[in-house]
Amino acid sequence: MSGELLQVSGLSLSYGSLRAVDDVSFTVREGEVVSVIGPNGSGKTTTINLISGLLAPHAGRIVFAGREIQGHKAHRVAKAGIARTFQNGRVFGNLTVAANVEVALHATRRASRPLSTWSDTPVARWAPLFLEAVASLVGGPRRRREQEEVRRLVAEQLDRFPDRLPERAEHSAHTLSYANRRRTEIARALVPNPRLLLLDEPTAGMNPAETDEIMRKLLELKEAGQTMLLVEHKMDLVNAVSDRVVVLDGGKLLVDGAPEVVQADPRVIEAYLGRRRAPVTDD
Ligand SMILES: Nc1ncnc2c1ncn2[C@@H]1O[C@H](COP(=O)(O)OP(=O)(O)OP(=O)(O)O)[C@@H](O)[C@H]1O
Repeated sequence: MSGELLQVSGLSLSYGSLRAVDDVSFTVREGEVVSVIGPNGSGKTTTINLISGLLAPHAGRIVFAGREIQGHKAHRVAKAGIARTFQNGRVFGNLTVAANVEVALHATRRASRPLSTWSDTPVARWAPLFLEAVASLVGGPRRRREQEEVRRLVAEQLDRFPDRLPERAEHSAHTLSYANRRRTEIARALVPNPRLLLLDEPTAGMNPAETDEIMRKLLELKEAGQTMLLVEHKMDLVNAVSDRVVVLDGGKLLVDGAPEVVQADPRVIEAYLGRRRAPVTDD
């Protein structure tokens, strides 16, 4: 059996006195699809934000491919092989669809950004940008080869949504429908060939036909061996794609198990019915 790709242990983050994520531990094995579910405000997005480096935990460890990554900045986490999509479908409105996808490759391309490692050094930050701009004007066979490779990789991802994205490759992203923005985001997350894909409610705001399409894409990805951590509310989708389900409630891990086991667990039913949080009207 394949090993653990992601190990989250004792993960915690508070907003003031609110424990948004409270001592959460779980693992994701290579090739596995794990869903994180839970009532609104239970800490799902915060967990994804902690893993992807958007937030730094107050306590706990995140080990990815054998290395601790908790507290690393998002670009370092991306470089390590973790890609993500956002709950509200973030695209750069002024860039084309193709450019939106291409953006995700820049962290991994050496020839076009040979000095990118300097970008963390405040004084040296602008020098690489200037030199890279000069290099892009001068060109060179290595750079041309790399540009062709980038175009091929971007086209390959747009082709994942053959009736939707290829014909819109040169359209500005602000002209896209909501569902096409979300498709673009998925293409962008996949283009660097991540070892772990984090999806935050990929079908939020989508109609049943669009939800079905995304479900088929996720099943295709799973079939191809893509490891995924998925935050999702739609239980049909969760049951169809997940090997395991992690349930959060009030920032704490409630249950971790197979989808059918989790769904029948009385603690999960209770959390969703919200009985514990119902106002107490009598003693
Ligand atoms: N920036 C913030 N400042 C203060 N509180 C926050 C912030 N972000 C989230 N929270 C709170 O932290 C808790 C967990 O939020 P989170 O968004 O992780 O939950 P969620 O399970 O993803 O919810 P939903 O299903 O509604 O997306 C909630 O009580 C939320 O109100």
